[in-house]
Amino acid sequence: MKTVLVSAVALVDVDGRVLLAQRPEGKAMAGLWEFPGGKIEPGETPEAALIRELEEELGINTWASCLAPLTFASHSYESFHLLMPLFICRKWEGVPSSKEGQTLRWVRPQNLRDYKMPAADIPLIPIIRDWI
Ligand SMILES: Nc1nc2c([nH]c(=O)n2[C@H]2C[C@H](O)[C@@H](COP(=O)(O)OP(=O)(O)OP(=O)(O)O)O2)c(=O)[nH]1
Ligand SMILES: [Mg+2]
Repeated sequence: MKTVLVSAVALVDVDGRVLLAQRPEGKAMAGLWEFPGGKIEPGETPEAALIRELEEELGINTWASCLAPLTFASHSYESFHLLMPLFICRKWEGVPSSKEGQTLRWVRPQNLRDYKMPAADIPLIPIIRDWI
């Protein structure tokens, strides 16, 4: 099975809330809440992919030096295996806004389990609760 590399981030605001984005209609896993990010392109580092995706999806800028490794997801979906490093980021430029039709929500770590997330993300929730 094909392994798909996706880079994602827990953006944490000054109140300790995490940004979730709801996948828009028409995309795979529409309606589920996810961490912002996207597929790593050939030749791209995970950090560069994330910086690019954050600009495309949220209109914000950040830097590799502001991305710290938090954990990762490794999960077999029916048609591919997802390997997804999850970074944590507390410093960026601009105000996150929806550039691709996603609904955005700042969520307290204790409330993350109220949001239906992709299967790969479920094991990440307690890690975020414990470390943020
Ligand atoms: N961004 C993100 N993707 C996730 C998470 N959990 C999870 O299973 N995924 C899956 C969903 C997709 O199959 C894949 C990410 O694909 P994507 O559609 O966001 O990729 P992309 O931003 O590059 O968008 P596109 O150009 O391919 O449409 O990873 C998550 O928390 N965040
Ligand atoms: Mg994406």
